[in-house]
Amino acid sequence: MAKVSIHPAVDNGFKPAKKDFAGGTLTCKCTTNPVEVKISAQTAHNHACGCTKCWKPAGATFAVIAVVGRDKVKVTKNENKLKIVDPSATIQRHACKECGVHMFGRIEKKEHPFYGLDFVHTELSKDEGWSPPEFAAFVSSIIESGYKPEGMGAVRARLRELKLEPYDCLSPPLMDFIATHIAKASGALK
Ligand SMILES: N[C@@H](CCC(=O)N[C@@H](CS)C(=O)NCC(=O)O)C(=O)O
Ligand SMILES: [Zn+2]
Ligand SMILES: [Zn+2]
Repeated sequence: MAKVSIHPAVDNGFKPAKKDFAGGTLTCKCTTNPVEVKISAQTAHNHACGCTKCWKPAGATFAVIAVVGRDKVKVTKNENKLKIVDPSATIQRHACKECGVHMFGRIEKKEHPFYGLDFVHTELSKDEGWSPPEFAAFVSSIIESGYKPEGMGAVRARLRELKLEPYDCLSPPLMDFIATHIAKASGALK
């Protein structure tokens, strides 16, 4: 049986983060006038995401996505080519109108637990040293894109082999972080 493919940037393993790595440049897939975004920090919480909303390269089963402070993200070229994919979504994904690549996702709701963090795909950068993926989120959601449910056992086994523990939502530390934020806002937790 053919090996389960997760994403071209993880299928053959991935390199560890470079010490003191301080960011790089993301470029969309347009061959002329590509959109360029400069990230001036190392990313965190890089992970595979199986949801239907995150951008992935053609043929990939999962997206690979990390977070970085929104003040560290600057569009430096061809900003006019960006448009928000779904303005009603929590994460406003700024995509290139021509090639469709999502250059960054931003949360504008100040009360959201992840407010202040942008979502970025570091595979769009030639720079080496970015934080590697740590887990897999929204794994069951790949079925919503048409993945055969009977293949899920093999997908989860492959993710574990790659040391990307599969979760059907986010990882426990991130779920706890969200719940803590909500409980503090409601007063349930003091
Ligand atoms: N099962 C849904 C899950 C979508 C979802 O909740 N995605 C997560 C991970 S990216 C999220 O935080 N979405 C917020 C948003 O898209 O604005 C799908 O695949 O479409
Ligand atoms: Zn483009
Ligand atoms: Zn996602």
